[in-house]
Amino acid sequence: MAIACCSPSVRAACRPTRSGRSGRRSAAVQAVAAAPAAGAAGAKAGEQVRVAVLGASGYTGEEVVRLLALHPSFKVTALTGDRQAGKEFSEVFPHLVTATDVPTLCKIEDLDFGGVDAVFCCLPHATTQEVVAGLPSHIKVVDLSADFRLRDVNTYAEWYGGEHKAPELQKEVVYGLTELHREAIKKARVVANPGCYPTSVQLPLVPLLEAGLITAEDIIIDAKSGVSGAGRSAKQNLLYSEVAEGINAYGVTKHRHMPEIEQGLSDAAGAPVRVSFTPHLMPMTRGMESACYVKMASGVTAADLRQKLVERYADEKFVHVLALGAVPQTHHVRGSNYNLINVFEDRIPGRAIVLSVIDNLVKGASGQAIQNMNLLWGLPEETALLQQALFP
Ligand SMILES: NC(=O)C1=CN([C@@H]2O[C@H](COP(=O)(O)OP(=O)(O)OC[C@H]3O[C@@H](n4cnc5c(N)ncnc54)[C@H](OP(=O)(O)O)[C@@H]3O)[C@@H](O)[C@H]2O)C=CC1
Ligand SMILES: CC(=O)N[C@@H](CCC(=O)OP(=O)(O)O)C(=O)O
Repeated sequence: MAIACCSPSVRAACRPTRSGRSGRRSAAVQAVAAAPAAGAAGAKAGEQVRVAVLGASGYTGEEVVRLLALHPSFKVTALTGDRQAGKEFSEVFPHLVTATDVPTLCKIEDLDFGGVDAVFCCLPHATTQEVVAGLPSHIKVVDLSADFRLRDVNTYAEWYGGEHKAPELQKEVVYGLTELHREAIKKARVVANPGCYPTSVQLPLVPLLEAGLITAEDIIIDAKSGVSGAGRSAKQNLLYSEVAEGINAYGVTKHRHMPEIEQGLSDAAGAPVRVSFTPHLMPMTRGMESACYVKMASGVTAADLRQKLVERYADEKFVHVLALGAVPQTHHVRGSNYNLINVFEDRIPGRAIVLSVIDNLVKGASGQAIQNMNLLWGLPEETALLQQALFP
């Protein structure tokens, strides 16, 4: 995608705003109207999908724009913010030096969705259901929030503390853990992008449960996340003085990713699965590790688990089982869309330890969202996503 293009069309999707700074309409509007829009069924050669990023002033929104800089078919034509609305994107994110000519951040209500084909919705959970339900039906959506991930709206209400505001739309939304739900995603219009912890846990454990190699009982997940997982807004528990040089467990016994993890693992096991899950905030910016302690079925060894995962992901671009004995580290996936896994025999007979790492902002959020959006438009799912990790 030519983010650095000088075409005024990139500003065109915002209507004039009350602030006056964002949404310059004028000749730009005609430019967008005249630009070849992507076809309904998928992106065709020479056509560009016009993309709006809602919540572009946050971490995952920024990461979508950063990654789309290398996308040949998706063109960012609208960006929204809330407190940052009215500002130039380059003012909010000066590091994106080639993104100086993307649109000014505007408010969602000032956006003209007539000029938009696709939406990455990077808003906080509980703000998203009404926004997505209100979008014109020609728009394909990947929602990065948790608002559409739980099939049962009562479970949503229980864990997110509020009634679901779009129960009808919920019925048609596809849960988008790409490697596990690819065929359904291809046919979807709205995809619920998984949470970062659920991505890191389900990728290794779902194939093992499906094959009956591990038991549905007694799954313990000890997970760690970088601080960017909590987003960009200021919170006391995210102050440097409270995060640096320490490790903080949080959401103990009640983290809202538990029902999402259990939904996916129960589907895989064909029976209800309950997990012990404790996330920890780590003194690092990005990265996530989930150490999963599992009980193996009778006669199964850790080598069997590892072999199953090697076979299951042999043709996958982004999920890799490391060489025997190699320990996946968050540094191995930093800035990349990869998930690295390995399996170890536990000292306790009959048990195994499954380690899984991702970058919470890429495979755990924006990278997987682009993977899904590529599928929605019939594009190779790895488009713009094959960057290797930054190491160290
Ligand atoms: N961070 C991560 O690792 C992951 C995050 N997610 C999910 O992705 C979504 C975005 O997360 P993240 O980018 O980290 O969050 P941030 O807090 O960094 O960004 C939130 C964005 O939403 C905007 N916003 C906030 N409130 C409103 C509102 N009421 N109306 C309109 N816009 C609003 C903000 O605008 P402004 O800043 O201008 O006020 C900002 O652009 C969340 O649902 C999160 O749970 C999913 C997986 C991983
Ligand atoms: C460190 C940190 O605070 N992480 C977030 C998870 C971010 C994420 O993936 O999940 P959602 O999309 O469901 O917000 C949390 O624990 O709530």
